[in-house]
Amino acid sequence: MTFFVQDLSFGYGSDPVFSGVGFELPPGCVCGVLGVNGAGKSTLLKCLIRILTPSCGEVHLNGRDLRRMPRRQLSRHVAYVPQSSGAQLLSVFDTVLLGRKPYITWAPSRKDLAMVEKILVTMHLDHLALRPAGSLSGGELQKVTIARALAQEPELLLMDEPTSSLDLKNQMAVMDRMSEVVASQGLTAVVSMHDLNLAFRHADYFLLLNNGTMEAFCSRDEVTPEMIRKVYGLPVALERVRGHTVVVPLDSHQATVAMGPSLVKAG
Ligand SMILES: Nc1ncnc2c1ncn2[C@@H]1O[C@H](COP(=O)(O)OP(=O)(O)OP(=O)(O)O)[C@@H](O)[C@H]1O
Repeated sequence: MTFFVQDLSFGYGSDPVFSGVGFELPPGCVCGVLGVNGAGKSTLLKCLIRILTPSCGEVHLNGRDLRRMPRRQLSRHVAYVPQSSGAQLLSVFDTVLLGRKPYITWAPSRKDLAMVEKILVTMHLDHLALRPAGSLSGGELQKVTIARALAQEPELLLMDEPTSSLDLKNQMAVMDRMSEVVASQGLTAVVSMHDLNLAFRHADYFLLLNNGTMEAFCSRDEVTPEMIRKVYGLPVALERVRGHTVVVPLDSHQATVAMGPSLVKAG
């Protein structure tokens, strides 16, 4: 049972964004999608959830072809957390309840309501339950959007920079919660990220986009400073601090010492 993507390509009109993207993920793991601004991270996630239609490629989840799945069924299997949510008129409770929509035929069941309550409590959002979602801070709203995705009980969770508006404590809380859910429910998460340290902490696999191609797809342990330098155009060292890998950008002198003059020049 896996999430399997093969030879995916997409362009806006005649402008290609990426081509030849392919990877395979087992259940119970998190894949961080990384790359510079404009590399195509959001576009890739939108292709996976069919907001955008790739020009070619295969997308299969646990043996099912996601490109041909009816929309309602798709939303039972895949949840998507966009980079920003539009105007929010509903209460926080009702916004999270929307995540149950693919399962509700007429009115929400007791199970639906209980699940929303539980998620609000575990995400520390219960005190905001009756507030209009539109009146929340950016970070609070981001947590509500993630709570709605979890209420969907997906097999595949796609998140576009889910911690971009969150303070340090909430970044850790949200990513820890995501890791817990991914591990305990055996789902697969594909998460676009800018924070490399957060990625090293929470992603089992890295997908690095660079200049319209997939620079690398590998496990966290296989990521090298050279891969990061190629993608971000910046020499880095990977250090271990208290059991975690930390990315340290190098100045030109440190880079020369670490990599030798020819590699630094090659930039
Ligand atoms: N609707 C659109 N029409 C045309 N081009 C677009 C559209 N949306 C995005 N692009 C372009 O596609 C490329 C990839 O954009 P995308 O938003 O996927 O990048 P990203 O890696 O998520 O960037 P960021 O890290 O800044 O969020 C960029 O060059 C962007 O300008």
